[in-house]
Amino acid sequence: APGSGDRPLPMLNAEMSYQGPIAHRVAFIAELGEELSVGDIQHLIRTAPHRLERTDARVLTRGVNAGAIWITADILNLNDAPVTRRLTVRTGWLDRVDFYFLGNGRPVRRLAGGDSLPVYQRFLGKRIATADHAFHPGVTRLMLRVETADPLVVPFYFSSREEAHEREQFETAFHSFVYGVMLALAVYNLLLFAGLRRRRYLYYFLFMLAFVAMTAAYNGIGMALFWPSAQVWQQWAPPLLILCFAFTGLAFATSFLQTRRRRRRLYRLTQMVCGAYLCAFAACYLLGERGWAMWLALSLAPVFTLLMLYLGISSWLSGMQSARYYLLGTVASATGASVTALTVSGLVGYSRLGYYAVDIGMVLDAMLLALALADLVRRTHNARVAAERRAQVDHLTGLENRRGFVPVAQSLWGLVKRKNRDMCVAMIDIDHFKAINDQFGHATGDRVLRGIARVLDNSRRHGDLLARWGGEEFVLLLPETDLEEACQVAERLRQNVEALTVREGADRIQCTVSIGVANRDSEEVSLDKTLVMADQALYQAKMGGRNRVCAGPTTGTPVKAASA
Ligand SMILES: Nc1nc2c(ncn2[C@@H]2O[C@H](COP(=O)(O)OP(=O)(O)OP(=O)(O)O)[C@@H](O)[C@H]2O)c(=O)[nH]1
Repeated sequence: APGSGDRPLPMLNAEMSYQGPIAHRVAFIAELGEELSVGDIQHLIRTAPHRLERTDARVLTRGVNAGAIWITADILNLNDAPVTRRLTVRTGWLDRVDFYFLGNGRPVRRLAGGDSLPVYQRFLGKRIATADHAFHPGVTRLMLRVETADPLVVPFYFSSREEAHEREQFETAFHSFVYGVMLALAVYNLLLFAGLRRRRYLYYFLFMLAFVAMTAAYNGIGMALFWPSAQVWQQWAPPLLILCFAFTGLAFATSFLQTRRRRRRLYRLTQMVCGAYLCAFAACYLLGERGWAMWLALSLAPVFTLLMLYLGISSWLSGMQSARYYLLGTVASATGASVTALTVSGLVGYSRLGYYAVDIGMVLDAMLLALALADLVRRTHNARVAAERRAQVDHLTGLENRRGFVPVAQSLWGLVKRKNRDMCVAMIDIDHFKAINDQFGHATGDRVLRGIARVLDNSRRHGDLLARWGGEEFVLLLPETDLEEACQVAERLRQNVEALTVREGADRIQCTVSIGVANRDSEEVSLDKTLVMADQALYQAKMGGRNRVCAGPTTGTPVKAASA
């Protein structure tokens, strides 16, 4: 075996297709300063075996800007024929990934990958570093050098090509699903913005788009599909797009939760945090410090999560119901992101679910945020309908007011006119109401008004429309009723009001009303005209001594005079 007599390297079986990442089955050597060569690593294995490290974790993780690391193992093929295996490092953001294969202690092959190379220069032109190698009988030494300014996370797989292919298909299907959901929701909200001109839909669109762009940048899909030879952009895109994701998320949150109006200082704080991060990122860019930029972007993650949660909780506590969906969504994405962070940092055992938890959390978040927007629209709509209804009701008596009365009366009028039926209107006015106000005060006047309204409401026939016309005046619409019948109804109303007594301390207040009734007496007469006629009849009732019912000006005579 090569390097016999040295401390032996871990041995992999070339015929095995290892399940999952295999950091725990290989050894590694960290570059401490200068870049090392294959020869240097061979030398270190022979002369400084203490530099060889091992781990129990399945995924090797070294944090951000950790420099370069070498992974090494001997691969034994006991067969007589070569065995082909596919080696992959499934992190899309690593700058350089170089595979070296050594036979008899000498390099026989080198394959390059990593996102500092244009896609077409990489072996197999894939988004992640991939190498196929035919392992000849005997021992082949593998050396794999990984270098990045981004988080050094190395999920290294050694498997058959079929299994690697199956994994790739799963990843493609998964990414298609996640991006499909996100982009569909994004476009839908862009259309809502185009139609409704509410900024929160635009921010939602940008937030989803930033998520897609950010993940496409760091998992290498963006470069593989859209910018295959833009290496400089690929190096700076992940930290920049992480910041964009956080900024658009906060813009959506503050717009949706109306933070600017409800919590001005919190809004200012959010703006300041974003401004500070943007300046710091610009400084990193000008200094060419990509590692710092990545640190900066990652340090925003907990700040972002806390701010998003705080914005949601404070809005919810201050009574904003739609904030519930928002909070659930934020908890889902924050949980997903934390699980993924714990998984890639090796703190919890590696699993597919753990690795993709951030995407699953974001899909849930996107759907819950869409629900939150819908809920907000529903609540706003209900509030407007309730306000419109309130504007049509008289708050003192609970009867319809003029605004509520007119549209209903107009449509009834049209109906009756088409059928050529009778329709009467009665105007009802309290007699000497001013005197009651003057003697007992306005509050008692209000009680009397309410009492009379209640009596009128209880005395009207089902189907007749009663409203407070204004002041101490009421109007009653009587569909399909001729003048004589209407006067009988009005007379009953008059008598019932006369029988009413309102107590005020030791006093008993009694009131009367005068009523003018008019009929739609020809084809052309409008509702307004009939109201005027009823008003004229009312005037006659007042002139005639009050507490009586008068029919329209066509006759001008009281139908039934009260016994005064
Ligand atoms: N308490 C109370 N008084 C009201 C309200 N709306 C109008 N009024 C009073 O109703 C009185 C109406 O007075 P007038 O128009 O002189 O009529 P009147 O005293 O009823 O006399 P006649 O109609 O001629 O019988 C005024 O004093 C108004 O202030 C109300 O909502 N509450």
